[in-house]
Amino acid sequence: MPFSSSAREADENFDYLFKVILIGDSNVGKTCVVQHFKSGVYTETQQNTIGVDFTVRSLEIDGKKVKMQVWDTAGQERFRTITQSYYRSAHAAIIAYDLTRRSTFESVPHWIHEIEKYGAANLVIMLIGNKSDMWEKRHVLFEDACTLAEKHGLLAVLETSAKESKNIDEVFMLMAKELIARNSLHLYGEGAPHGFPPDSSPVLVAQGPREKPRCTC
Ligand SMILES: Nc1nc2c(ncn2[C@@H]2O[C@H](COP(=O)(O)OP(=O)(O)OP(=O)(O)O)[C@@H](O)[C@H]2O)c(=O)[nH]1
Repeated sequence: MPFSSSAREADENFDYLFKVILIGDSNVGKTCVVQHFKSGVYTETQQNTIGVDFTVRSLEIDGKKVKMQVWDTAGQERFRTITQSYYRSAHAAIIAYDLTRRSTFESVPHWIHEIEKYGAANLVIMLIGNKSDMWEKRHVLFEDACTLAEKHGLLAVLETSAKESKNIDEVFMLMAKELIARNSLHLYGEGAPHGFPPDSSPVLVAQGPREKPRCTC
């Protein structure tokens, strides 16, 4: 699937536009993560998402303006048909689980299967374990998440907390950098003027502080 780049939408200029779908079981904190990404604010009480919500935020990466369109999907089963229809045009998917509820982690293979079934073949997938502020109620080891991510060839795993502002921007920055790298290589192959040199590394992953666990697969 070709990515949109050097595109123009309304009166806003940007170098890249990436569509990212956020999926996972109900109540894992998807909406809080997206809201925090958008506004830097955490709101305790959230209604369950109905269908799909849409959020946009622009990032500045290496002098390029990167527009991230994030589709926050409903985790509830009854909205599955609606949410599935959004997979096809996404460039990337973030699967969220709640690290205090094991069942939400056990659902991750199901969500990967959904992506394989309904998404584009080259979708970039990242895993996030949300609610890391509730570490004393943890029911999913970070190592288990890394093993799962490695098994399925996911880009990375990050533990996040929308409540305590942990790793939220990092998730989207990491994803954006990966998408830029892949997109640039793709464009270079087509002779686009601002593609990276062919020998540049496609994945840029800086190691974060110890209290913000992440693994890259
Ligand atoms: N402790 C803690 N609670 C969180 C965090 N993120 C979300 N929550 C809480 O978890 C509950 C569910 O959050 P939502 O963001 O609505 O969950 P969701 O995954 O979007 O749920 P659906 O819309 O049903 O798919 C809410 O009560 C939030 O306040 C977090 O990082 N830490």
